[in-house]
Amino acid sequence: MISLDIHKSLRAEGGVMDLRVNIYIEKGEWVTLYGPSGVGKTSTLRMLAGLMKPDEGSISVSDTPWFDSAKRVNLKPGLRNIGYVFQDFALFPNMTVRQNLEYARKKGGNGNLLNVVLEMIELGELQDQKPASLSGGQKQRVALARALVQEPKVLLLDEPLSALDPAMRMKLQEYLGKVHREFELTTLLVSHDISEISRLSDTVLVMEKGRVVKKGKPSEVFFKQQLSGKFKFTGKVISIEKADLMYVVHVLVQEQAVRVIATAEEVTDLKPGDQVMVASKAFNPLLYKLDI
Ligand SMILES: Nc1ncnc2c1ncn2[C@@H]1O[C@H](COP(=O)(O)OP(=O)(O)OP(=O)(O)O)[C@@H](O)[C@H]1O
Repeated sequence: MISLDIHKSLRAEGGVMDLRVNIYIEKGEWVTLYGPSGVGKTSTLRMLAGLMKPDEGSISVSDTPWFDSAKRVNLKPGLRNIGYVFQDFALFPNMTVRQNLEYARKKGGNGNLLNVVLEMIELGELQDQKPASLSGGQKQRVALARALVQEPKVLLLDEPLSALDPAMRMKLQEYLGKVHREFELTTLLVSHDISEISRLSDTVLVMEKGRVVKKGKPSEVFFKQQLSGKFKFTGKVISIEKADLMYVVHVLVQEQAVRVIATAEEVTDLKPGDQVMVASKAFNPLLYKLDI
């Protein structure tokens, strides 16, 4: 579906950074770019969207060339059929939610889509409000709706949830997963949040200094290496429950039940009574003296 092979010299802090990215994304796949700040994740998204021009290379989507330096093809952003959501939502302040969406809507597109989107992202009750009266999470839902009413084939998400509190992030992740599936989108996310990435992505690409240095399923990329983590304990599975896209596994460690979020893949072959190892690197331990 998306075939991208690009090169660009970027002006990085320590001098020039050569961005060389060659990726292929299947139709309907959710791919996430992960890596430290400044390695070229946003630049990759911007070049796919047509907001930044590669020095050389090619980008094609569903066999349509969007960019080809050799053939001098460079499709304008408006013709690329992309929905782009980033952290700094810029909604028109003088328009209501509905007017913002009407304005962005694909002209001549599906007339009923706006109402479908409003319902799917539960924005119906907010449609007559102006952005100033909305919370951060609500604004970000409008930004997502605005991307969807453009009827994109490809959804680009650049840390769209990073300014939100954890509960709101979880809720918005649910909406993102839902629209990805129901609109049969191909989605490229930039995120630093391992639990978010594990929850939503099929594939994660780890970037360093302008290159993709690792590729795999989130469980392969993050968790296998984390078995050497700071915390490891063994326990017995008490229960496995499905929760939205993920599973909640309760593990009995000594007398305490520990709740672990797991992917469908991780719970295959797992049943109550099984012995498991739980390992984590991603939290800071707290220390309390016990009066015994
Ligand atoms: N138009 C441009 N021309 C040249 N260099 C640029 C341009 N835009 C960004 N850069 C540089 O490219 C480097 C990579 O930036 P980019 O935003 O792609 O990184 P990132 O991996 O998304 O980082 P973060 O996680 O902090 O968003 C930065 O050093 C930046 O200054």
